[in-house]
Amino acid sequence: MTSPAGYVTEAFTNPPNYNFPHDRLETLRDASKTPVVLVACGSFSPVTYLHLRMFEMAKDYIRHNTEFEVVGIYLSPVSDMYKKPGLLNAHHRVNMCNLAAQDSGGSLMIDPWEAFQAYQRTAIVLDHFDYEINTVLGGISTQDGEHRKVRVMLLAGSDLISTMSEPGVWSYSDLEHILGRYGVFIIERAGSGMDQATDNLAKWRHNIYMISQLIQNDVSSTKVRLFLRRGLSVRYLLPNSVVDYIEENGLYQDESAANANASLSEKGKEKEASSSTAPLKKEPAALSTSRESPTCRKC
Ligand SMILES: Nc1ncnc2c1ncn2[C@@H]1O[C@H](COP(=O)(O)OP(=O)(O)OP(=O)(O)O)[C@@H](O)[C@H]1O
Ligand SMILES: NC(=O)c1ccc[n+]([C@@H]2O[C@H](COP(=O)(O)O)[C@@H](O)[C@H]2O)c1
Repeated sequence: MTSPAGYVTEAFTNPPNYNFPHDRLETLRDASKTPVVLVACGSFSPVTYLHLRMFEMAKDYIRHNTEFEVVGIYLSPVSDMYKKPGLLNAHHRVNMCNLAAQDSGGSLMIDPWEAFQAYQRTAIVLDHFDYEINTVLGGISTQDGEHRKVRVMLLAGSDLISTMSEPGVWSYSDLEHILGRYGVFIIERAGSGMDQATDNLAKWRHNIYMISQLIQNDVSSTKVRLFLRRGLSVRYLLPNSVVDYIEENGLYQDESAANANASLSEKGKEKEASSSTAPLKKEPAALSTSRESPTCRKC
């Protein structure tokens, strides 16, 4: 069921004292273009330079290959109730994202909306952005002061998109909503092929833009956490202010016994002793219309 505005929820729930960040939304410079806001959803535990680089890659691609103009970029850290291994509490994850945004000195904004409440499916998160930007703010301005509706689009790595073909992780109606109504820019990620990621999503091909990584870089939060637990340096993999924050707060020193025994696979992902035999848990609650927490697909 959708709301009158075509959203997948009837009403949005805001965390206490929540204000939508919009101070870095930009004016549309070229009135012939369609304004677009990019939203990257994820754990960001911790945020790395690769998360920040995704936006640079997407902006270059968009400028050279499309009729869009980027007027806003957001990180949307997931709720603690996503319960993924290594998911530090939202307070620290949001703080680190804010430090990274300050450090970058650019237009990146951090939206804590999903972080500080019950788990919200990605389809609802995109609806929230659409509602805040197009309904509450009335869109963005052109240089002539005219108001324009903004197109909200998802920005994701190819590993995330490949899960869209895994049975049980995303509902068909959510995919229809995310890929049909909004659309996605996909950043190539080592170990997760682009074609393989989108083979089953052909129906929405017109709204799926694939961006190759011209400089291969497979930094992941998992690797960073593993380095930290082993007492290895993570400087220059993430902004200095985030490294300092991790040190000052003693973060990622100890995780569960399973995680402590982790080793790096060739894809740079953590393999836990128990996970090789554990069945892949789907995400039943995330697919329901309730606000219960899902079971993370990587658990
Ligand atoms: N090296 C990378 N190349 C391309 N996309 C990336 C890269 N690192 C993260 N992403 C993308 O960033 C988004 C947020 O990812 P997430 O926070 O889960 O990071 P992660 O590094 O994959 O975390 P973890 O290692 O804990 O699974 C996802 O869409 C993911 O695909
Ligand atoms: N059904 C869904 O809406 C759904 C399924 C899987 C992941 N996700 C989102 O993808 C993001 C990244 O997930 P991972 O950190 O597990 O790669 C998270 O923001 C999560 O909420 C959404």
